[in-house]
Amino acid sequence: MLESLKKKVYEANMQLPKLGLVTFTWGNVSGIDRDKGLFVIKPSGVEYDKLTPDDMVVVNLKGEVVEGKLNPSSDTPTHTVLYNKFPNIGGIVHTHSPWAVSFAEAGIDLPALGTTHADTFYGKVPVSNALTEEEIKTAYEKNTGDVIVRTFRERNIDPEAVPGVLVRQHGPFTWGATPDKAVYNAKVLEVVAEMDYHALQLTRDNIEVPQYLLDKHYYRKHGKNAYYGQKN
Ligand SMILES: O=C(CO)[C@@H](O)[C@H](O)COP(=O)(O)O
Repeated sequence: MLESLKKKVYEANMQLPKLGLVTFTWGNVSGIDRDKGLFVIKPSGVEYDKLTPDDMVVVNLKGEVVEGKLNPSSDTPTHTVLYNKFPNIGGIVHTHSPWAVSFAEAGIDLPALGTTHADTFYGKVPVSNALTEEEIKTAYEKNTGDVIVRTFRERNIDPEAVPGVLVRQHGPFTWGATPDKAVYNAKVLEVVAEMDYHALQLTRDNIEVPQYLLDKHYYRKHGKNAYYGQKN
């Protein structure tokens, strides 16, 4: 089932090592068929160079495996929450890309310091709220999804304008209209995180956030990639 989506999700997963976004088996990509209410995700712990489209696992919106000979990614509960709570997204990426993880571990939001950032993320990319010890012990991956959604709701951030988050002490999740868009946003996030690190170091953190980048007119003209509603 969903052979075409499995191929798309497989190809999106294979972009992660090509773009330098993952080490070993870290990270995963999923994509959803909204009409069927099913999504396809990378199997857990499989090396990218051994992955095939047939290895992809089909999961329903309750997070239950519908088809697949392998176990779904350990992050499947997080993907499940995001597909349920962010109704327009078509693809999700999780990586441990080092520059984005550095900001997640430092607990520092990624500020919009330049157009490279603002053309994809309309405003800062937030670090999520911290999971409580209980949330970590009981259902880490599902609670990660709930904490991401709660962070966006409490900070009044539109996930269509900021298609990504830095999960505190963990790493980035990005999303988009399609798995490919989610991968694009993951790569931009990593590139911008490296740029921001150097800009903040060069200015010893005394850097001005250009207000025009937070202007909706700029975003509407330039932020074409961020708005994941464009399915193509
Ligand atoms: O963050 C983690 C583990 O800490 C996971 O995201 C791994 O990076 C990938 O796990 P699988 O998708 O292979 O289960």
